[in-house]
Parts: sequence; structure tokens; C-alpha cells
Amino acid sequence: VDGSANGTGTTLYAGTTSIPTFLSQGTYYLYDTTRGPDYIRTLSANGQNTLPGSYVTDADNNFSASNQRIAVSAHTGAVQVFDYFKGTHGRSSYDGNNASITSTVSYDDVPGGDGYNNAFWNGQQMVYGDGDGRTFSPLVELDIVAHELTHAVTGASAGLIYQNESGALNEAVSDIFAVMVDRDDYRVGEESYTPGTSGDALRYLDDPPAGDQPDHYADRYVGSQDNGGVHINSGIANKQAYLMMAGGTFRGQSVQSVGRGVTEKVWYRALTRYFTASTNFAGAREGTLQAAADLYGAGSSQARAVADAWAAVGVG
Ligand SMILES: Cc1cccc(C(=O)O)c1OC(=O)C1CC1
Ligand SMILES: [Ca+2]
Ligand SMILES: [Zn+2]
Repeated sequence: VDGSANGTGTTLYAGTTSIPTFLSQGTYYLYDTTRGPDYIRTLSANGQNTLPGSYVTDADNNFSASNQRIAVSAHTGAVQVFDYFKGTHGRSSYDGNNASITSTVSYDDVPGGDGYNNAFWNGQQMVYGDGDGRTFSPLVELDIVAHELTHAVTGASAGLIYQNESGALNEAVSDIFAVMVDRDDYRVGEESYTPGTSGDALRYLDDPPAGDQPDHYADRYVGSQDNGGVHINSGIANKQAYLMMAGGTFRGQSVQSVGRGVTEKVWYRALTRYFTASTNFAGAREGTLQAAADLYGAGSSQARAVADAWAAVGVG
């Protein structure tokens, strides 16, 4: 039982006798050894930029202090994302081999500084800023955790190079699985983005332009900012996945809804079996079409929806 900010229970380390020697008895940790990996653990950088930082502990397992709630939100999110990839896709941790997972919160929030409006997977672990309170509150909500851990999945599978079209695809894959885990909307970052403004989000898979992103290949960004627009052009693939999930007629092209269940299966199979480091949008169309053919048949309505959704956003 935990004092989590979002109430999703997870197994926290009770101060029992069977804990690893370096953890002190009679203290509670965000340290889960019950799911296969040696550990899923969450620490804090306490505002500094040293990783992985120090354990967030509590004497009676009531993690109710604000810094503790931030850590618990990142921790329960990591556990929920682990459970998603295991339960829905049969993937044991981000590498498929039960790699342990470390998250660090409250990174680089130098006292009197402006707060760190960022979250990232650094190749070894997840790292979250506390935000500056204006652009972001702490960036530890479920869909952000899912976005970051999916970067680890991508890194351990297709390895999509983080620039230009392969980078935009890398970003889109993270946003797509973010909304598969945080399943109640098609938006990313809605809880943490601009705490002073209600109803907005960082990105909108249903309407990428609402987040200043293109939703059609003809409108793609071709400059050099943002590693060649990886957080900009991801809107094109995000829109394609949204159209698969929800259906609709977009720019004159009708798409039949296949729902989240088919969409997540098609995109997961494409990511882990067909995408490579250099896959671009045309390659993503091929890979998702092949995945749909594998799963449902080349002439299936699911494969048709994949093709129609790519056509709607101007790819293929
Ligand atoms: C806030 C932020 C800044 C820079 C990169 C990322 C990144 O992880 O690509 C980032 O986090 C996100 O996009 C998650 C979804 C909110
Ligand atoms: Ca969301
Ligand atoms: Zn990202």
C-alpha cells in the first residue's frame, strides 16, 4: 500500500527482513522487486543534477509530503507502464529481458532557479524535472512516464535515430503508447502542462495543430530546430494513429475506427519487428501495413484502416 498521489497501489518495500542489505530495515522505499526485474525503483536528485540521486523513504509508508508524492507518482507510473507492456504485449521490461528500471525525480531544480521543464530517458534511466510552476508542474503524470519509458522500449528495439523523420517517428511512438497507457484521452501532458490554464495539454493526438504540430505530411517542418522537428513532425504519425483509434474523415479521406486494441497491436509489432534506426514516414507506413497483414490479413478491414489513415495524413 502506498500514499501515492494517484492512488494506484503498488508493492512498496516494507521494512521487512528480506530486503537487500543496503536498504535499512524499518524504513519504506519506492523499490519494487515483485514483477520480474531485480528492481523498479524511484529516487530523487533533490534539485541537483547528480544521478541516480538518493532513495525517497518514509518511516510509516505514508508518502504524503509533496516531494514524496512526486516520487510516488513517477514510481506508480513506471510500475503501471511495466504492467502495460507485459500484460498487453508480453514484453518483460523495456528491453524484453526484465531490465531493472530506475527513475529520478526533482532533477536540476537549483534553489532559486527556474525549475526544470523537462523529462527524458538518458539511455539508462528516466529523469523528471519538477517544472517551473508556470510551463509545467512536476512532469510525473502517467502519460509522461509512459512517453519516457517508451523511449527506452524504442531504444531497445527499432532504435529510431532521434532526428528528422526517424526522430519524429520515435517521438510519435512515445506519444502513441502514452495514450495507450493513459487511456482516458488522446492528449499528452494535460495534468502537468501550464498548471495555471485548465483544459490544455502539451500535445493532442486528436488535433496536433492544437499543440502547434502539423497533421499532414505536406505541412511537415523541414528546418533544423528540435533535431529536425522531432517534437513537431511527430504530429503526422500521431494523427495517423488517432484516426486508426477513433476513425473519421480527415481532409476528404475516411478512416474506419479499429479502436485502441488493434492500434496498439499494429504499432507495437511494427516498432519491434519492422522499424529500424532509419525508418522514415514511408517506412512506417510499410511497417504498420505489414504488421496489420501479419495480425489480421492483407485484405482485412484493419489493414485497410492503416492504409487509409496514412493516406489521410498524406503518406503513401
Ligand atoms: C517535456 C520534454 C522536453 C523535451 C523532450 C521531451 C521528450 O521526452 O521527448 C519532453 O518530454 C515529453 O515530451 C513528455 C511527453 C511530455
Ligand atoms: Ca493523457
Ligand atoms: Zn520524447
